[in-house]
Formats: sequence, C-alpha cells, structure tokens
Amino acid sequence: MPGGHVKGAVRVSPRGTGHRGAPRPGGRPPLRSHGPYGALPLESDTGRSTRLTSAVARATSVDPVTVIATESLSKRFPRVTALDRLSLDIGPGVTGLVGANGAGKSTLIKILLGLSPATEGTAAVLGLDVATRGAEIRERVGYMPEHDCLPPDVSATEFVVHMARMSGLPPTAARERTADTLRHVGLYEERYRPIGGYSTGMKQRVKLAQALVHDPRLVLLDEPTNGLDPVGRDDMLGLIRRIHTEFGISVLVTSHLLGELERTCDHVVVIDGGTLLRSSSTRDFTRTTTTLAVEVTDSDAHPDGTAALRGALLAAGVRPHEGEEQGLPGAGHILLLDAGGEETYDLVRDTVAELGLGLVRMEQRRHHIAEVFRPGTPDAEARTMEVQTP
Ligand SMILES: Nc1ncnc2c1ncn2[C@@H]1O[C@H](COP(=O)(O)OP(=O)(O)OP(=O)(O)O)[C@@H](O)[C@H]1O
Repeated sequence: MPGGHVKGAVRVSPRGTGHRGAPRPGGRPPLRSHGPYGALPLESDTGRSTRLTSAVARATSVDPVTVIATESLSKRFPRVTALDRLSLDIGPGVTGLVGANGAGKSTLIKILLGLSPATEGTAAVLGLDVATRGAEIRERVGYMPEHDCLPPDVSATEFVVHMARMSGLPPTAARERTADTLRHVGLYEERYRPIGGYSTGMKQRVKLAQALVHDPRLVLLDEPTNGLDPVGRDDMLGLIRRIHTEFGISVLVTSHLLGELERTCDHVVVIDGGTLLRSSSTRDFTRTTTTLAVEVTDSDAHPDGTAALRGALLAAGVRPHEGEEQGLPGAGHILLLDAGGEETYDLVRDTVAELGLGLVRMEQRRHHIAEVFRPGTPDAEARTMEVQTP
C-alpha cells in the first residue's frame, strides 16, 4: 500500500495531493463539497460549513455516459490468457460482472484501476485512459478487494479514518465521513471494536466502507458476498443496491453466482475464460415467458389447494405443466400453465374462487438468468459455469 502504515490495507493509491481541489469530470464540484450522505452540513477543517449536494441531485448529475469501456482488451500471463479481446460498454447504474473462478474478473478490475497493464487493447474508466491516467481514476473510484486484508488490531473507525486521510480528506472531515459511512453500512454501534473480533459479514462491511468513504463516483466491488450466509448475502446486496439508488454512485460488482446478481443489478456482463459471453440489461436476461405461474393457498375443504386447482383446470380442458415449483412459505406450490389469452386468466381466477382457495399470485413467469446458460440454450457454451441460485 503506497504511503500507508496499515499492514495489508486496501487503498490503492495515495491521494493526498491534488485530491481535494481536483475538478471532477463533467464539471462537477470537488469531492469534498458533497458526498453520499445526503444534504448534511459538513464542518470543514477551516471552520467553514459546507452543504452537501442532495443525493438526488447528485444521482441525476451523473452523465449518462459510458462509465467503463474496453476495446479488445487482453491480458496474457506466461501460462494463461486471463482476458482475451474483451470489448465492453458499461453505463451508470449497478452492473454485475459474473464468471466462474478464474474467468478473469479480478484481472479486469486491476486493469481498470490502472494497477496492471493490459497486454493488448484499450480501456477507459469515467472517460480516463487506464494506461495513462490511473492515479486520476483511483481518485474517483472506490475499490473493495476480494480477499480479507484488514488489520485485526485496530477498530473500524481507526481504519476507515486512516483510509479517508490517505484519500486526502482533512482530519475533521475524515472523521465525519467515517462515522456517516459506517452508519450507512450498519457498523455504527460496533465502530470502536477491534476488527479482529468481527464476523465475516462485518469485515465485508468495513471493506465496503473504506471503498465509499472518499465519495467516489464509481465503486468496484470484488466478490462482496464471499463467505456470507444467505441472510448476510441479502443484506450486502441490499446495501449495494442502495449505494446507487440513494447516492448515485455507479457500481461494478463481481460474483460467481448468477442468481444473486439478478435481483441487484441493472445490467449483467458474463465472462468465461477471459472472453465475453453476454452483456445485457437484467430485463433482457429475465424477459417474460409464455408460462403463467399460479400459486394458491390450501383450505379446510382442499388441504392441497394446488392439487385441487390442477384437477379443476384439467376438467375444464386446461392442462398444467408437469411438475411444480415451491411457492411462498405458508402457501402452496406453484402451478405452471401456458398463458394463452385473457380467457386463461379468467378461467384460473373463477376456478380458484369456486374452489374457495386464496389466490397468492398469478403472473407471467420470467426467466432466471441462470436458465439462459443451461445446456441446450443459445448460451450453452457457458454450461460449465457455476450457475447456482442462492
Ligand atoms: N499474476 C498472475 N500471474 C499468473 N496468472 C494469473 C495472475 N493473476 C491471475 N492469473 C490467472 O488468470 C486467470 C484469471 O484470474 P482472475 O483472478 O482474474 O479470475 P477471477 O475471475 O477473478 O477468479 P477468482 O474469483 O477465483 O479470483 C486465472 O487462470 C488466474 O490463475
């Protein structure tokens, strides 16, 4: 860590010079005059009080331009090609970068931060060439590394203040920003405890806080849900979503789990063996199918409501698909049938009412991203990928 005192700390660039007053791309004001914490007064170290720009104003001030662009980007190590002619265009919002272990995700992040040179091709982050303007990129971008690299014997507050100071924030602002950031990631109560005693989820939050504390325009999060249980994973994904919706910060988040990105990301990029398999909006990935999913409750008269509905629909000439899916806890299973026209909806609704069941949901089913990569589909070359749904 250049210029730092904390062993193994994760800041990637000393930003003590030129950071505070540096103009931001697109004519935005300097970093210190606003932040991801809403319109709060910030007492500066010179005693001057500055109003932070509202998060909404900030979100809408982000130019609708390409945030990350790569063109035929390759990275070759002596024995392996980690990235192979990768061309990408990523806009503002939350983007998932998904690929199996070894797909090239971390290598791409290191190139985007200007920390590792590409073998061939070009890349730009926030309009800045990674080959020549790495330091400027690192001023504007937060980075959460994959591996645990936190000092165990200092508190979250000490660590994040240290990282904020390395980013060029003066002492008072660094402390204020640290408190706000730790509150945002849900560590406020625990902020004075040594990190060594933290759970995996708490450590992930410290890493996230240090990536946010200097008010970046973009954060690169490398496997932030690694090692978390399902509840911890959901919490982390919610937090990541809010980084964009509440504070207008764009996010590139990597994962080897396709399913978890589906709920969090506006856009998903899938890579395998360093090559691009697909880059699409989540909506395109999860487009609606022609299958209608119906979920009903059980009743005293029909202890298995799904079976009763299946029988009644068969009698009415509609044949549900074989097999069912698990529904909501407390409700039945999900019956799948061809959507057909409006008459199918009417028939299901009337039949459910006649049977005296409760209708939990009736909706056109959407694809899950993982299904796009199942064998036999157009993207079946990705079938070796780990496509678990959490
Ligand atoms: N410094 C290096 N020297 C040699 N090979 C490397 C180096 N860094 C990465 N690789 C190789 O490049 C490939 C891509 O690695 P990378 O770490 O980018 O994958 P990843 O998608 O981030 O996977 P993971 O989540 O497991 O880290 C792997 O085969 C890896 O072994």
